[in-house]
Amino acid sequence: MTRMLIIGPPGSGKGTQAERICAELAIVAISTGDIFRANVKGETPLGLEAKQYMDNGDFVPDSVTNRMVRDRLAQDDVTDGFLLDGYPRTTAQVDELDDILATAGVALDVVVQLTADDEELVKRLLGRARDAGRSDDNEKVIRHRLDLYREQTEVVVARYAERGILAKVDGLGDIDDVTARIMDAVKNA
Ligand SMILES: Nc1ncnc2c1ncn2[C@@H]1O[C@H](COP(=O)(O)OP(=O)(O)O)[C@@H](O)[C@H]1O
Ligand SMILES: [Mg+2]
Repeated sequence: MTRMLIIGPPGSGKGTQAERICAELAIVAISTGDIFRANVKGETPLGLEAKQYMDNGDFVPDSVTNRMVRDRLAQDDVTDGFLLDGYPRTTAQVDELDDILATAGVALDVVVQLTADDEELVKRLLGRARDAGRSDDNEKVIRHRLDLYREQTEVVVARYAERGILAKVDGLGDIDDVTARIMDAVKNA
């Protein structure tokens, strides 16, 4: 049973690694970005609200994101563990998650921070823009998302470091190697 977060700048490989780690640990992956994208595609009210922010590389407002995560974490499949990818990204979201987990009487086991330098991140994201055509993967929006990560999400990482549950993992190099590094971090948590 593992309850964990994966945090890192856009392009650091969170989604790729989340899928692999969840398969290994038999826990559910919850990606706020994926949930938002599915809602945009389905043209739901949530998707219609989120789209403008996502296309500009801005965060969807905390009130909207927090409600969505609260609802998702109330479902039955999270009782055997979960990995959150892309949440929390702001300190208000940290507070919300603390409240959700405290109410459920559970705690996080480990927070993995995936690191990579900006040059590599921009290269990967521009590659993804060419291949997959995600509407938020163009250079201007990419730079903005990196800035937001530095401005808002690095303090989130610091909060978990203070609690002694942060594991910093190098996200550069072979995908299998990165997965092995994360698995080590989880085992040693
Ligand atoms: N926790 C969150 N708070 C606010 N907005 C979010 C959150 N998670 C995802 N989003 C929205 O979805 C977009 C894409 O998220 P995501 O797929 O996680 O990006 P990446 O993995 O490239 O960092 C973000 O730029 C933002 O607009
Ligand atoms: Mg992602």
